[in-house]
Amino acid sequence: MTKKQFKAESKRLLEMMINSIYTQKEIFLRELISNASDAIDKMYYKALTDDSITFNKDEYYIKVAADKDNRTLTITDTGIGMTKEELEANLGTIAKSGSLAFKTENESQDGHDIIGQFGVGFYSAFMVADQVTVVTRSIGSEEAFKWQSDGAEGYTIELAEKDSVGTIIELKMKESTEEENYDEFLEEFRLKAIIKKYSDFIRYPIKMDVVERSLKEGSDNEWDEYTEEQTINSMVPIWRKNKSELTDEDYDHFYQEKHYGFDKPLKHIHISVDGAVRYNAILYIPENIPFDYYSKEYEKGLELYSNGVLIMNKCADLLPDHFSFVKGMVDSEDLSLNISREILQHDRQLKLIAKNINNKIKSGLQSLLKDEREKYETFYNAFGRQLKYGVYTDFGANKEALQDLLMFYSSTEKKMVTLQEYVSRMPEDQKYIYYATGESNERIEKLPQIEVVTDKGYEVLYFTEDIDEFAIKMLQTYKEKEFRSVSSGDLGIENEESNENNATEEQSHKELLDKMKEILAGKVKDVRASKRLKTHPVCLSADGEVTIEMEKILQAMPDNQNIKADKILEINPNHEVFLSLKNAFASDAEKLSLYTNLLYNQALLIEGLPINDPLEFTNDICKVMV
Ligand SMILES: Nc1ncnc2c1ncn2[C@@H]1O[C@H](COP(=O)(O)OP(=O)(O)OP(=O)(O)O)[C@@H](O)[C@H]1O
Repeated sequence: MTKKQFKAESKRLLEMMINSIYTQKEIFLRELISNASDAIDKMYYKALTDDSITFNKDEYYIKVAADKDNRTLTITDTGIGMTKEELEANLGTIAKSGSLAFKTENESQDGHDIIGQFGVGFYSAFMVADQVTVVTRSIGSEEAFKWQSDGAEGYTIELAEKDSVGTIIELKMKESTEEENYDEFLEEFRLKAIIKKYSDFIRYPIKMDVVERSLKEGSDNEWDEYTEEQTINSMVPIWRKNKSELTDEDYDHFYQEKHYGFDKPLKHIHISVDGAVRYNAILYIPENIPFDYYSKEYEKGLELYSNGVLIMNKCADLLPDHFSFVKGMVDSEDLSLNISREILQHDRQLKLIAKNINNKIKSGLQSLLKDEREKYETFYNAFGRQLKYGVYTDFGANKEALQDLLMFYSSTEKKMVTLQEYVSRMPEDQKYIYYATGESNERIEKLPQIEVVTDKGYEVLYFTEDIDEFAIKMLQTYKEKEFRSVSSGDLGIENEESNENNATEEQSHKELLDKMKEILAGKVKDVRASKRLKTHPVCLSADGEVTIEMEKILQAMPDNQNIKADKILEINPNHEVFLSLKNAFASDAEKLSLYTNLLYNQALLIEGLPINDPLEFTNDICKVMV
């Protein structure tokens, strides 16, 4: 028996391979099982063209068996096997893939796509084993051969005994060290978990002898242990099944089984695409928000399978940020994998899939909104904020796509409404889409500024989340209607007559208002006679781009740059208080100053802004009382 040497480059490659290609040792099992599955697929192909071979599916399986005493793990398959030449070519030359060659010769048919392509997966066995022995007998051959290697030193090939066609791969597991535990790969539960994780949808049964317990006859606490051969993998992935075969329960069950969430999903989207890039996907809109969803710890992404084999647990590139709540998986035969199957080599196909998925999620949400409103509102309660972030970020690149998914509470409907619903109800004379901002619906309802709009019978949308106004500023318009805050200077409501009235009124009060402005120097940009106040004496509004609500949000940010709104104190000239102001202006400068400060602080309170000096404010109230 002669010992043959790996070629020098191969030796380096093997070392590199063992130590650096894979980040997780457990994938060796995925690689060996994929090889076994490829070997069975090749039998299937052969049977298509060779009448002497019948492919009886029941005879084809993969078996995984651990022997703790001898520290061996064996993977047996009833696939096509290898001749001596093939052993030499495929396992003696690193990066030579018999499978790739087979694939090129036999163009893929009816989805039986072979997994191997790089010719390195087999060697991942050396990450966990000191020695690997392959006993194999090829179809059509009477002889069997044994290939053996203890890693970088080379390999031997000799004649061997084997009754049936197929391959047995035996790994002599490494001894555990302080840093590395190899014993775990001999444990039944661990092997089952690895098979389930990566190879659950291999088309052939992956069997294991599993120890089960049953109650001894006539006893209620004594157990009999027995060994039973069980199939560990599910084989047919649910996503390859026909939608019409599947029930809602099947989809819910898959969601739970995959631990996508503890809730019951609100909706599933099952996609099968057979176009420029072929893929299957099952996506879910969850009902509940994950506890870490709005934190940095939350990782978005979909499970990514290549031809039924798990490649990535969370492929972030498949989901845009605004749909980061979506759970599920994608399986494609068309991905260009890199050598470790951990990252993708080219992302062209992935980009195509991601784009397609983005559209499907959007239309899925639209149909939920249209057909199952209550469910959509549950979804929106949990994840609506993310959609609004989506409108705002990337300079509004996605605003058109997302605007019809937005909802806000309506002053007239007393429930959440879409922008489309709002606009469809707008009376002809209404110029703008009105909104009001505040901490809660109850608080917004009481804002003095809102009165003039609601009195006119117009609907007002309530913005209670920080992001709302930013998102709307990014949208600018919806169906050519501009958004307008009820606090804005021009509400587009007053008729010309009242505008004229206001102008004369403004003029007649000019001296008083100027004086008040002087008293509030540095605090407000201007003091004006209000056009919008009806029953309330005072309110604050903002001039320019930064609104009062925005000021609050910007001030609360860690890198706050002290951006402030240009505040206008509006006084209701028809309120009794105005008369008191006029009288004070005429006779008592100190009183005017007292009243002006009081009104200013009241306006701050109404807006939910902090008062600079609460003590002075309460003292001022006392002064009025005594
Ligand atoms: N169980 C097996 N039965 C038959 N042939 C096998 C078996 N395992 C490996 N081979 C042969 O050895 C070759 C090399 O296997 P290896 O796992 O290194 O690479 P691969 O599967 O071709 O590609 P990849 O690196 O993408 O997994 C395979 O292409 C196949 O021809």
